[in-house]
Amino acid sequence: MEEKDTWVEDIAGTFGLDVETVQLLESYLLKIIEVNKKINLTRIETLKSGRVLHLEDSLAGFQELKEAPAGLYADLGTGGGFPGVPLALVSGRDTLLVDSVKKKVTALEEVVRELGVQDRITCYGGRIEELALEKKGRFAVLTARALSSLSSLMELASPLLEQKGRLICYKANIEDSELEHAVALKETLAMRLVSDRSFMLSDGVTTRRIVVFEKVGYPTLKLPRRTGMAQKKPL
Ligand SMILES: C[S@@+](CC[C@H](N)C(=O)[O-])C[C@H]1O[C@@H](n2cnc3c(N)ncnc32)[C@H](O)[C@@H]1O
Repeated sequence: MEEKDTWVEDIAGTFGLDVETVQLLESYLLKIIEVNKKINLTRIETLKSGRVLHLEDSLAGFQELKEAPAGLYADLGTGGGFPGVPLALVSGRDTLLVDSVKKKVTALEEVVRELGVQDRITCYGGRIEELALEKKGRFAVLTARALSSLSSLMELASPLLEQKGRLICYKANIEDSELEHAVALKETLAMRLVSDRSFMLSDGVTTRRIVVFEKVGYPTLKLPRRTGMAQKKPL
């Protein structure tokens, strides 16, 4: 007898969501897998792996998102909209998806429109450093998955965040030296470490670490530095 697929119900239970919301998340994933056949948005191509590595993984930071102050949310270097779209759908926050590759952003805009959530989820096709000049201090919370080292992420995030705003970093592995260096940049970037949590996804093999920083005070360095510097020449 074929095993019953209980993933939707299981995820709804784990994250305290209703089944309709998880079904909406899955529709998003299926649309991204479809678009991915034409535009390279993600290396994940099946529903099975996407459920774990995109949806579950994105939702893993929901707890940290809820602990951030109320207000605008942006996902930096969003690629195929992860973790930005799942977190936007479960939190109801007004969300901006940011990516420098315009054709990815155009494709995301189309999928968001098809889901009928374009009033709450909008897209920015440009670099994070450019956004920081346009929307300085406007965001309550930011996420970044698979984007850069912690110190680069803190540097990119600091000018975008309001006071007490939070940066939620999704990381696979972090060397001790990477975290120590990030913590040492507290005064320079006006970002302090708030939490650091490690866990495993339900596939039993993917380890994940979520590190959160908070904007406190004002950086001693003028930010943003010249476009590209935060990632090419990290502090
Ligand atoms: C490896 S992908 C990760 C995508 C997604 N966050 C995920 O985890 O599936 C990194 C994305 O960040 C974008 N990116 C890198 N640096 C950026 C910058 N400075 N400003 C805006 N987007 C950037 C790239 O275009 C790419 O789509």
